[in-house]
Amino acid sequence: MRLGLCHWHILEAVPYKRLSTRWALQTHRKRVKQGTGKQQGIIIPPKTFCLKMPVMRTITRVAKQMAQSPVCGCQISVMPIRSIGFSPRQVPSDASFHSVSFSETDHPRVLITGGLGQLGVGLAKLLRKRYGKNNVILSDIRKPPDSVFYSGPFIYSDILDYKNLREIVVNNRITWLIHYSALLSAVGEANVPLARAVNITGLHNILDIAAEHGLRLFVPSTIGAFGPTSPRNPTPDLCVQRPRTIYGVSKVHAELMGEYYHYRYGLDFRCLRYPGIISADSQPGGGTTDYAVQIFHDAIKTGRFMCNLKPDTRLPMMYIDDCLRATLEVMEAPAPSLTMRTYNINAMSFTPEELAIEVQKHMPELEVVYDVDAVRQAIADSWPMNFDDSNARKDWGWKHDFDMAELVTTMLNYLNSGRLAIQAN
Ligand SMILES: NC(=O)C1=CN([C@@H]2O[C@H](COP(=O)(O)OP(=O)(O)OC[C@H]3O[C@@H](n4cnc5c(N)ncnc54)[C@H](O)[C@@H]3O)[C@@H](O)[C@H]2O)C=CC1
Ligand SMILES: CC(=O)[C@H](N)C(=O)O
Repeated sequence: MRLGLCHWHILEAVPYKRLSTRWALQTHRKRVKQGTGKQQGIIIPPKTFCLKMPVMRTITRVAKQMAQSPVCGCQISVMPIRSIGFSPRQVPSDASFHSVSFSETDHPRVLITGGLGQLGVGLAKLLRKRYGKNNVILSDIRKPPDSVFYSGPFIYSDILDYKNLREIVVNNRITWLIHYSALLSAVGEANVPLARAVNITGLHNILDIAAEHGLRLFVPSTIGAFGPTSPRNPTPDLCVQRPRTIYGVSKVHAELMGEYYHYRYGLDFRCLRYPGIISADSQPGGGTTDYAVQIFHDAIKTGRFMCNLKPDTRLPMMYIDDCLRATLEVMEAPAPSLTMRTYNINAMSFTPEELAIEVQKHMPELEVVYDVDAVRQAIADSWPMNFDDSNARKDWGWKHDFDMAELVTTMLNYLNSGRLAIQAN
């Protein structure tokens, strides 16, 4: 009965509360118990909302079956939120947008939240190349620099503002949502209430909107979703997850909620646990792995780097190009190839000392000193040292391109060429 006409597919043609599906389900259960479902419920089969005659006949037939059947004993209840005609906080003026239909072969219409951080601009560039400039909208609560503003659509969006978010999704006919907004590990510990609001309350808005509008949803998780009681070397996809940061707790919550919405409501939720990401043309947003970006900037600017983690702190890392390509690949992966909805991905694993030695192969004069930050060190000591990403490699062909040597060469070439260009002007 997974996608069949299970009688849990009941929806009410009355205004919805925010969690309309849960409410509809509870109401339905109550009515099935009371034997009143036949008269008052409207059954909507999956992927069906245009009320053509054959559909109406199906609805009538299922309504009859439902009224005859005992209290639901289905094993899997996939409630197709995408079939909901009334979304939780819908205002009447929105109604016409919901009838816009898409061909499956169209390019996706993508919205990236939190798009002005370390990863969003690069992802927008990659996706625009593939799907067309105007099909990818970057959003954030910050003001974009000119280079971003003039390179493609940008829109203000605060993920804590549910109505605004929904309006953007509806008015722009969004089909894929890439949810990048978050407070990272170190800044999260510095402001727990804000991290809780953005990373947890914000995620609830995203999940509801994605489910109501039938979006494919990507939410990144992190090595930070594991904790000191997880196996650390290597860390498999499925193991104990008891992180000790609000960032990690919020990411485990996101993984579980996304998967719950997938199995419960049919949401096309996809999630990768990223390692620390290293990029040359964007700055990290306040994480524990930031040192691995800063070392390159300082090496080139001053020839001296002060590292805030101990020299032997081993963490999984990845060059940004690999991270963004992995994101695109998992979003495009055919659903049957995904045996899981949350995958570890990895490329390399190193310590500050090993990274410094690799950089010094190119810049022997680089001086590295250690001034350990207790908060960041405690976080790093609780995170995986190595990530087991064999399931991603097996299921959808994940393969990294950059190892540590290539990463260092690429970063130094990029930053050096930028410096030479500035000097030339
Ligand atoms: N960069 C990394 O090393 C890793 C990143 N990730 C995840 O990838 C995603 C993107 O990461 P980064 O770009 O590095 O993060 P970042 O910290 O650089 O950027 C996050 C963005 O979210 C925005 N934001 C904050 N509050 C918001 C709100 N209320 N509404 C809308 N936007 C808001 C910020 O303005 C910022 O531009 C995050 O979810 C992060 O947890 C996961 C693992 C590693
Ligand atoms: C690994 C991450 O999630 C991020 N870079 C952080 O250090 O918080």
